[in-house]
Amino acid sequence: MFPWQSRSLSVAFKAGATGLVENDQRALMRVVFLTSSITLGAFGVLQLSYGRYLLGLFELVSCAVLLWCSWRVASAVRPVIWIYFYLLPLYCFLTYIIFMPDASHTAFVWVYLIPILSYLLLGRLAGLLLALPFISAAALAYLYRFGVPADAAGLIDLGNSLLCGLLILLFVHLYESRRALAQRALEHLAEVDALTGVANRGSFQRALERSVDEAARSGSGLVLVMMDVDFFKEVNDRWGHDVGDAALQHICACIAQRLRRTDTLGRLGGEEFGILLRNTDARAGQELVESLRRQIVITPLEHQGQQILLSATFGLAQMGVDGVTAFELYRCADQRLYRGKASGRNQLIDRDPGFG
Ligand SMILES: Nc1nc2c(ncn2[C@@H]2O[C@H](COP(=O)(O)OP(=O)(O)OP(=O)(O)O)[C@@H](O)[C@H]2O)c(=O)[nH]1
Repeated sequence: MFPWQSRSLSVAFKAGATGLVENDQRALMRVVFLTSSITLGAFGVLQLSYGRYLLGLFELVSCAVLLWCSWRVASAVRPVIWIYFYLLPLYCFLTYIIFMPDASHTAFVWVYLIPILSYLLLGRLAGLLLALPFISAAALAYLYRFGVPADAAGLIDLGNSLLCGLLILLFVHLYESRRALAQRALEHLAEVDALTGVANRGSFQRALERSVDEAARSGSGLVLVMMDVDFFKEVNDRWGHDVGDAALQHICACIAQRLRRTDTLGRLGGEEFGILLRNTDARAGQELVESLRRQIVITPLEHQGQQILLSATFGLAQMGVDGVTAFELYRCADQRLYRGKASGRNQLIDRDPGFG
């Protein structure tokens, strides 16, 4: 991991919770609602045909409610609430059927669904916290209902049931931990420029659009800076592509050292970079960029005992003054950057000609 990585990705990189993201949760809940509805409907009909009218009616009503839920969950604002509303009564019911006097001896196998559904829908921690008490309660209910067997065959049956439940819990836990790690690594790769470790073009653009919206809502200052390394082709031609790569990493490290946690540095392509300065006005932005420019000049890249001098040109645009949309800011900063290139390089352009 590069030293500046966590800073520059403070906005773009979202680590933390495991489990499926919201859209996947909705899709999965839809399937879960539908399959539960069909299962309960079938059981409801069976209960009625055995003359268990109360239970049969309850199951048929639940079947209808779940069918409605499968239709509505696609537009749910917070699907996680729907998940708890579904799982809690379901788990209570699954535990309760072990107690039911005339329930089948094998009804307890439904309890094995508890860890699978919990981890799939809620992720590792919340899934474990929800599954553990219900699995423990179901094991106690089983022992209460059937007692501890006195003979070897009964003990083997009990051992099989308990061990199978424990192993399912363990495997699901391991699987979800691995899956969450892999997902986080993928998310990270999708957000980061592989060479420099700063935000890549896509995540920088998203950060810019979010910041413009936030600044428009709150009225806080926002500055967009575009930067292009000067004569970079010469660095490559003279020292080789690897040294050119090292120069880009070096410049990113120089810049990121001076940025705040709320700022974002992104590589837009080749040797062009964008810097987002939040809660900043043009004056403070101009001072910071001047110090970045000087820092790059006075910190040459060391290579095999030689110093490779570097410099960069900057264009700056301020939200509200130079544009009010991400596109306007980008276009303004980009035009100023290229004016800086055309008029000598190694400088910051923060206004249009004729404005002081
Ligand atoms: N080492 C390395 N070089 C790159 C990378 N991406 C782009 N380049 C090189 O960057 C150079 C950019 O050259 P130009 O567009 O002419 O820009 P310049 O030489 O910096 O000239 P000015 O921008 O006008 O100052 C090209 O030689 C590209 O091959 C990269 O990831 N690593």
